[in-house]
Amino acid sequence: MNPTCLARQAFDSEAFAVDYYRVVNPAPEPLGRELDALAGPFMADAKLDAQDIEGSKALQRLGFRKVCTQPAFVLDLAGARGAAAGEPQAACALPETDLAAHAANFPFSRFGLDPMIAPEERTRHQARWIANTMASPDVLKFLDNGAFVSFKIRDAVAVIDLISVLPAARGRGSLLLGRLKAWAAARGLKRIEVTTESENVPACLFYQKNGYRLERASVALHMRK
Ligand SMILES: CC(=O)SCCNC(=O)CCNC(=O)[C@H](O)C(C)(C)COP(=O)(O)OP(=O)(O)OC[C@H]1O[C@@H](n2cnc3c(N)ncnc32)[C@H](O)[C@@H]1OP(=O)(O)O
Ligand SMILES: Cc1cn([C@H]2C[C@H](O)[C@@H](COP(=O)(O)OP(=O)(O)O[C@H]3O[C@H](C)[C@H](N)[C@H](O)[C@H]3O)O2)c(=O)[nH]c1=O
Repeated sequence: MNPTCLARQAFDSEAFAVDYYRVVNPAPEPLGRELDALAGPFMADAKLDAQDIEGSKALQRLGFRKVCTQPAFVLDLAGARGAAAGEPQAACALPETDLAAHAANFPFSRFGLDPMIAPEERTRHQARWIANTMASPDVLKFLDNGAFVSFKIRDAVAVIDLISVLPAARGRGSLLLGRLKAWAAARGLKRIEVTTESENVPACLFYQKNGYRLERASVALHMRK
C-alpha cells in the first residue's frame, strides 16, 4: 500500500530507534487502514487544531492518545525598536555536559508528558534535537552561560525552535528574548512565534511576562504499538 495519511519521519525514527510516522491526512477510514497495515513496532503522532474536538475524538477511537495541548504565542514587532543586539551564531556545538543538562531540561515536552516514552528515550531524542539545532547553519542561536534560544526565519517571522535556561542561570531567558527581539526588530521582521505545552505553566508565564500573547493552540496525539 502507498501510504497517503502517514508520512515516515526520518529524524524521529532514528532518534527513537523505531519507525515513527506523522499523520498528514486524518481521514479516519483510510488512516485506520494504513495503521492496520503497519507491521512491527511503530510510533505515530498527529497534530490537530485544539478546537477540532470531533477530529480529536475520531483519532482517539483509532487508538491515538491525547498527550497535551500546545499553545502558540506571538510577539508583534510593529513599532518595536531595533538595537545593536549582537549577531546570532549559525553552526556551533555545545560541550557534552551542557548538551546533557539541556536535554534533561525539557520534562514538559510532549515526549516528556507521554507515559509510553521512557525518560532515557526522551532525553536521547532531545539531545539529538539540540545537537542538530546547534550544528545547523539554518537555525540561528543566541547563547549565554547555561542558556540558549534557537530560531529560524520564515517569511519575515522569527520562529523559536527551542529555549533552555539551566536552573543556575535563571533570569537569562528574558535576556535572550530581549536580544532576539532587538535583533529581529532591527532586521525589520514582523513578529516572533513560539510553541510550548499548556502543562508548561512556567514557560507560558515566561512568554506572557515578555509581552507575547496567546494566538492559537493545537492538540498533540500519540500512538505506540
Ligand atoms: C520553544 C520551547 O522550547 S518551549 C519550552 C521552554 N523551555 C523549557 O521548558 C525548558 C525548561 N525551562 C527553562 O529553560 C526556563 O524556565 C524558561 C526558558 C521557561 C524561562 O527562563 P528563565 O530565565 O528561568 O526565566 P526568567 O527568570 O527570565 O523569568 C521570567 C518570568 O518567567 C516566569 N517563570 C520563569 N520560571 C518560572 C518558574 N519556575 N515558575 C513560574 N514562573 C516562572 C515568571 O513569570 C518570571 O517572572 P518573575 O521572575 O517576575 O516571576
Ligand atoms: C521544529 C523542529 C523539530 N525537529 C524535530 C524534533 C521533533 O521530534 C520533530 C517534530 O517536531 P514538531 O512536531 O514541530 O515539534 P514538537 O511538538 O515536538 O515541539 C514544539 O513544541 C516545542 C516545545 C518546541 N517549542 C518546538 O519548537 C515546537 O515545534 O521534528 C527538529 O529536529 N528541528 C526543529 O527545528
